[in-house]
Amino acid sequence: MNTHTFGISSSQSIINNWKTKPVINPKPRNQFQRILCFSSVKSPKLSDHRMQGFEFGANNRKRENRFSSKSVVESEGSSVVAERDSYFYDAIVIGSGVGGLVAATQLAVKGVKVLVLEKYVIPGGSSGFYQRDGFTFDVGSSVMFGFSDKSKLVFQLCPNDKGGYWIGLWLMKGNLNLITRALAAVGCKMQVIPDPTTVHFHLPNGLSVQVHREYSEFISELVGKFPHEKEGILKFYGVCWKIFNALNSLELKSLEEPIYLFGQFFKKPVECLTLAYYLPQNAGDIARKYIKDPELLSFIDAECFIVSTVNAMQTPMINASMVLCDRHFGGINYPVGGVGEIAKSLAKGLVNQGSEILYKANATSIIVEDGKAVGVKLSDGRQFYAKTVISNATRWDTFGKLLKREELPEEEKRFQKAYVKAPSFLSIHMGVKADVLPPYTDCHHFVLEDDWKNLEDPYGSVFLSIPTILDKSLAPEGNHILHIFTTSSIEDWEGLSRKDYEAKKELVAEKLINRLEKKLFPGLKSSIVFKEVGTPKTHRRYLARDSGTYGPMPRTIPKGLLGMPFNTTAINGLYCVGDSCFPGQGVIAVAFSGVMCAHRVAADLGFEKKNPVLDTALLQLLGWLRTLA
Ligand SMILES: NC(=O)c1ccc[n+]([C@@H]2O[C@H](COP(=O)([O-])OP(=O)(O)OC[C@H]3O[C@@H](n4cnc5c(N)ncnc54)[C@H](O)[C@@H]3O)[C@@H](O)[C@H]2O)c1
Ligand SMILES: CC(C)=CCC/C(C)=C/C=C/C(C)=C/C=C/C(C)=C/C=C/C=C(C)/C=C/C=C(C)/C=C/C=C(\C)CCC=C(C)C
Repeated sequence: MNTHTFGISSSQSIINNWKTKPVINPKPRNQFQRILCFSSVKSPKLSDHRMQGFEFGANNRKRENRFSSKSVVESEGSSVVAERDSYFYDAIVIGSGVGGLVAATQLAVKGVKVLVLEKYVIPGGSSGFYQRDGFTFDVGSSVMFGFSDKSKLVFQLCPNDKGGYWIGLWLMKGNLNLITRALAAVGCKMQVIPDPTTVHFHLPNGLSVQVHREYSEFISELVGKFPHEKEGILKFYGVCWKIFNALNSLELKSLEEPIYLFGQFFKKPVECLTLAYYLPQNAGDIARKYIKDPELLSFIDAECFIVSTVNAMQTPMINASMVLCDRHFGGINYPVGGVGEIAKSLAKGLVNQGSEILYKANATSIIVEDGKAVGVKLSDGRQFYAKTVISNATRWDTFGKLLKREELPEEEKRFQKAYVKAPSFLSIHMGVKADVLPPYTDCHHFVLEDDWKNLEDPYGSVFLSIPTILDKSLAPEGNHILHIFTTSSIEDWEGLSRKDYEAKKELVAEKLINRLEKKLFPGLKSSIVFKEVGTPKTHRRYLARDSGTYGPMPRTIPKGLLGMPFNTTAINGLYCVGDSCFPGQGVIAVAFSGVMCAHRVAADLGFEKKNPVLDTALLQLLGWLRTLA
């Protein structure tokens, strides 16, 4: 085997080798062979690795993790010549959602040897795709933040402390285009299509608001609907810009790594103090400082709900600012070929960096020895070992299923006390005849027809994405894709017979389609050429997310982002990445979580600077801060 060929094929060929030339009851003579014996042998101990020359730390950065061995494996009564490559990784990532892939690629470019284990047949998780009858459907959201590639001259009216304004004008390059950056890190650049309107809101009392790409156009439209609240609107969105600009100016790395964090405070004290000030605050409180009109406050709730599945009072101000400004700063950009292309490119980039991804690899447990995570066991019995394990599964899946422990660590108990699983989605992927859409239809819509009270209720509001407005190549000629989704809980779909389940899917889908037919597209029903309905059970099954959840949702009013856990966990060597880590749900949010996780793991592996004394102090401080949330 060519030792320079990595990737799915190389991993799979090893596994196939084992299938075709089984070693009977192997008694490995040395550690390298033990690692090879995937399932039936005891896992390696750290002390053993050291004895074999596996030194951890900066001095060992360039050493090869892959060992070729031609050796005689002796077993009772038989000896078999085994020519195999032995593997031992720096990091194993469970799951190839954007969170997992960004963590993996960021590590790989630092020279870390990574293995990604993905349960499904393609990468991406919620940001994956599937194809049917010539249509390419995005599994989840089609609204991509953090996907721009340009500097911008920013001109803003900002409120000052004395109730007046100051005018800001500056050229910003920005660090928040995290998806673009993650791709660039592994040498990928994708063609994107700018979306002129982030979302078109269709709200109670006939309130219709288009969120234009240009900030000034959006503000004029909103002020046009609420002229008496002009000042409040400018002040609220002005605070959002203040936070966004602070975020955008920082180099974004792990907030759990003290050398970086203190360095940022030293270089950008005002920006860091701004972020520290807003970290425990929520968007609803800030909005109420400046805005009094209840309908406008409900609009701000809807603005937050579409990205956090909760109202503004429960949405951290930093997260709200991030999305409410990035859509005007870098703008929303759609990748040519569909959202799935992002994960495909990252996975390809990962392999090009010499790391690996293995599909149909369903992790069933994280192997812990002497209190340290040392490997992962798959449902087919294979075992893989590494110095660190990163879980891109949700924290509920990681601590409830992958770790076979009776007692939840205190930190996780606190997390589960503060956050509950957000509901899942009922989603309809449809192909329709193109002529059912009126000219100039926007790509994304949010519909809540009658009563603001229904905003957060299951099936209350409807999300609609029509990605073919931007990229026609996703559907056969003369057709469009409609992705309709609404919040729905798993409890609603359990305990039904197959027949009742199918009937309920049809019924719920029909109601949603009727609503859109009435509100937006007359004749919608008769224009359908393809329809597939997914429930929370579908999300659970294909995305391996407990209850099909969309991510964590605060149980009560949170202290902004203060209570969100970062990437380290109570288990030595185990890290989490994805939407149940800081800063939460969203593709760009999980990309940031991936960047943070990779930085912390790289420091722990000796690929980045680290100071153990400061580490302990900062991790304790952050743990204590979370107890205040
Ligand atoms: N309908 C939607 O719009 C929708 C739904 C859900 C999530 N999302 C978005 O995606 C974000 C989540 O991204 P993420 O990176 O955190 O996670 P993700 O759910 O996208 O990816 C996790 C990946 O891990 C894999 N996985 C999970 N358990 C595994 C196991 N035991 N063994 C092997 N593989 C396993 C899954 O197959 C999946 O590919 C959310 O915050 C949200 O914004 C969107
Ligand atoms: C550490 C301490 C304590 C302190 C210090 C201070 C500081 C320095 C701080 C800092 C901080 C930071 C850096 C932070 C960061 C953050 C971030 C980046 C965030 C982000 C976020 C994001 C988000 C949230 C996003 C989201 C999104 C989403 C979810 C989306 C979605 C979408 C959808 C669903 C679609 C819709 C559709 C329709 C309408 C159709």
